[in-house]
Amino acid sequence: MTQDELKQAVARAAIDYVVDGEIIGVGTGSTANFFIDELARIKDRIKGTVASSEATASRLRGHGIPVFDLNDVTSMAVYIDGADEITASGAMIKGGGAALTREKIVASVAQKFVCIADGSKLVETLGKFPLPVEVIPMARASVMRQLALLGGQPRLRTKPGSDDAFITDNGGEIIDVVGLSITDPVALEERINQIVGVIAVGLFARAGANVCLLGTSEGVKTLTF
Ligand SMILES: O=C(CO)[C@H](O)[C@H](O)COP(=O)(O)O
Repeated sequence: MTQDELKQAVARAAIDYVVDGEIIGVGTGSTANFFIDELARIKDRIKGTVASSEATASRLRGHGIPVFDLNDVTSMAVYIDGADEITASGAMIKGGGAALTREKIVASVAQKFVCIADGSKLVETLGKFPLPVEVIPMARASVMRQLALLGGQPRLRTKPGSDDAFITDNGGEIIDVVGLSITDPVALEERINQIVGVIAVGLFARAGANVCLLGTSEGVKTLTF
């Protein structure tokens, strides 16, 4: 099976976690896009969604699925999203698609986080995938110096084919930290959150996934944490 077929299989399996009549939090990225396309088939069963990025909101609306402002939502049954890396205990690196801050905010409101990922995302130790950190632009250099002290090599994410900084939906910039071997994800998440100028770090460890649907050639495996 191709990676896309594995992503599609977990996206389809995630429909079992959609709660009828409820608001569903929807993540960002290629796996989340497959999920949106599956959700479109059962859109009449749900009240609506909250999107973790402008790209996701636009794909949801394109399918005629209602998208609510998070400020107008008091409860969310489930948040469904992909990951760049996930461990056997449900800690994740996210933010390859630059939506980490809104993903963390929407996930924090949901009762359950269901991660959907192809099998290549399961790792023993987080950190091979560069860790994304969203920052206030004026703090870029000072945050990069602090991140270097933690042992990684911080690199400013740029727009494809340009030296200009990539700008997020929130007006922030992304620093990708290469070369970290993350043995204590909760401690590192807390440490990076303390750096002044950081908006959010793409470590989802203190509040990781509750369920992971992992696409493998033997079928979809369900890990619960
Ligand atoms: O965190 C994310 C976006 O900010 C994505 O969930 C992550 O990058 C995985 O993406 P994909 O499903 O395309 O592999």
